[in-house]
Amino acid sequence: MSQNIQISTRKRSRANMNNSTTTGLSGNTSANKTFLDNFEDTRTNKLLDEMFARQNSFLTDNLRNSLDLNQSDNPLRPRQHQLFLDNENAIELDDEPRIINTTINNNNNNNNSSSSRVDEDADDDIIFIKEQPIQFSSPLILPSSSSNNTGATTAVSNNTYITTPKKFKKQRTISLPQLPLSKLSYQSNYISVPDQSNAIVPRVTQTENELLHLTGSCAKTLEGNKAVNLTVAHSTSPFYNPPAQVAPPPLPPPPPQSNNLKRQIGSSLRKFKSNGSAESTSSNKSNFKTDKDGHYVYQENDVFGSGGRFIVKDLLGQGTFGKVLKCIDNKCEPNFVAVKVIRAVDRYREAAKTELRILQTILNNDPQGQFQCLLLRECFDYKNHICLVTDLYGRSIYDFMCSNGIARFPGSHIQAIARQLIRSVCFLHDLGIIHTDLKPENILICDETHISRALPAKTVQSLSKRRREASKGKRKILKNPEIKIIDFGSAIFHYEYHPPVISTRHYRAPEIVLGLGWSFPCDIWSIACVLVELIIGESLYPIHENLEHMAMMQRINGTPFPTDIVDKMFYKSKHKLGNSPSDLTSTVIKHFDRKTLSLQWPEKNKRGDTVTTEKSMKRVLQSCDRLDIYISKVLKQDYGDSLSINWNLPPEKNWSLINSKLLWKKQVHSSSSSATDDLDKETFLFWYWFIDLLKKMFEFDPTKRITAKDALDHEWFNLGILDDGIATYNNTQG
Ligand SMILES: Nc1ncnc2c1ncn2[C@@H]1O[C@H](COP(=O)(O)OP(=O)(O)OP(=O)(O)O)[C@@H](O)[C@H]1O
Repeated sequence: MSQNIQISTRKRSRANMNNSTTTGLSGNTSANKTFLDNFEDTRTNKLLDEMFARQNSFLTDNLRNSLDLNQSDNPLRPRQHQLFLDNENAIELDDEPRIINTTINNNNNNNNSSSSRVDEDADDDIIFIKEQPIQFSSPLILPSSSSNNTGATTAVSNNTYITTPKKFKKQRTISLPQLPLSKLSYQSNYISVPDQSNAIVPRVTQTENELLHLTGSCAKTLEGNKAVNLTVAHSTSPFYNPPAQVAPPPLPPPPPQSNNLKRQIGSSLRKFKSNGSAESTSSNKSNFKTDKDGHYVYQENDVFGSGGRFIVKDLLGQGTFGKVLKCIDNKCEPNFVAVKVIRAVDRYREAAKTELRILQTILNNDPQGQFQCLLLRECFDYKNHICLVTDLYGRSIYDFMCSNGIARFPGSHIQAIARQLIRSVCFLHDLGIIHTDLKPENILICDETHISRALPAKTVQSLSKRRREASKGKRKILKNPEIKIIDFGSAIFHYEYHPPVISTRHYRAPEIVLGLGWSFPCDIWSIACVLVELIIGESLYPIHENLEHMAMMQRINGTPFPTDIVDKMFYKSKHKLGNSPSDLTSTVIKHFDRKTLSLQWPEKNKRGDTVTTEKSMKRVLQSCDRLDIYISKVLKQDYGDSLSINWNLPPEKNWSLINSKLLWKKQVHSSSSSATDDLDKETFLFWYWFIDLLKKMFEFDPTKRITAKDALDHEWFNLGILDDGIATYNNTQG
């Protein structure tokens, strides 16, 4: 990746941007244009000007409100008289609001460790201030929100849920580019409570110019100044099928689509509830067969559904709950859909009803599919099989990785996928939904279009036979890493019965393994596992049993389990609190010392001999490492040996150590032709903050683990990277 980067000395200034007269952003950029040039076009400037104006007015209003709110008798008084920034910095409020136009020194070749110092004189970068709506605390709030003209949301209901402190987030323009998907914003000014509210509250959608400044500019160019066209992400469902009109169009004109569809699904649900087998009038020609386990027997060109509406074309997937089929829908355009045919077994039919309720809640709250969740288009009952009709997407991330010569994703794609996943889960959590089974298999790629690059023969030889054949010796890079989350079959509302064990083993959070009880934070742990998988190209926890899993968790976190949660585990088990996994004592509790509360690994028998197998020891001690060290090892393949990230060091300190190594290497190699590491501070910071976010997501104690909402505000999402993912984004040349 990094070999493709050339360093240019151009420096971006605001003045440059405003004087630019180049042509449209979305058009083809000429071969010798830089990122900077792309950014300097008239349309961009116009939109940026508008954005400045809007932000200025936002800021003015918000600051005014903020000051009002600071009156001591105001119940909505914010905590501090400050603008809150992401991390360490907080800007004191002036009386007069203003756009803060200041500089962050981002000179890549700057060896001075104080290079992130704010410098008033230079004009290299701008800090944007943007209003961040405050998330309400409880997902169970009735819809009585209103927006005032400052954009600040207030609501009064049984529970007052928004205190609207004027929280601002630092959003500076980035020196390295980001994919627009990495900047999708999240607005939580909606509410819908299942079974209590039928209202669909319109959600604020993101406009093009809100995303525009986030597409990035860069002081560098890709090799050969390859054109990079970062268009705006819309993130709506790409294959939106309007719901079919089952009956002839009624008069007067039908209500809006989403209401229409909701009613359709609602009535299907009622039917399931009433008799459990409300079979549609099916076509006599159907060959549709069910085996003894209640599974539909797949046959190409089978016809099913009312009036022979669906023609089966392919088997997309098979799970415990049934089969997912690619079908032609004779009543919709474009007419390919995915139909999940649930097993004709009462247990699975019941489970499907829970899935339906979850899907319906998602649909009610996101009818446009902006939040990366699978949208239910229709559902019906056919020969005792509940059928869920959804949009058709591409392969799962897991399948894509398996068929790729290099399974790892570029950093820009990891960031874009992370943003979408966390945002989507934030949306689900606000609705009170816990997914519980987030894993690469349940994340689908919207559009599989990609470019392929032949790998060097040496790399191809090192691949496993299966991967070599599947990849044909090529590395694939997606043009657009937009994703959708699927499989809500195990998802539950937070107030419902929680089974003791959830999640696929590799993505299972420690509180589930320790039988402590679980809630929203378990999804965050699973996402962290997925993100690490995207960068290392394989599962972080390739384990099958509890002891090795726990030993590996400690190894990866670099710390033992906190004693208070181990203590809690003993207490819960002693007092039989909650419903614990049936094997908790034999596979978990017995491995902890009751006095020291520490995990006894490697395992020893009564005589003191180690009984943990050599293979297991190797898996824990050799194959993995503390996460920052482990990821650094992988990154070294792209950036050279100097990239050692240490999450215990502050970023500046960490960078100055790396930088001295880089300088030393340069001196040593100055007379020879051998290559030195290709690493700059911004690239380092991108990975440093990525690892920092992971650390917070891998917090052992679920009550201290970062929430989805806070994760969206993490510093990493302000940083960009120049890599193959950026170069490939929407690249039509292939
Ligand atoms: N809308 C879709 N578009 C394309 N493929 C899909 C779609 N929905 C599901 N699939 C494919 O079908 C597979 C199984 O789907 P899903 O996970 O919903 O079923 P499941 O029975 O719950 O599976 P499991 O038991 O593994 O959890 C997915 O991994 C995916 O490959």
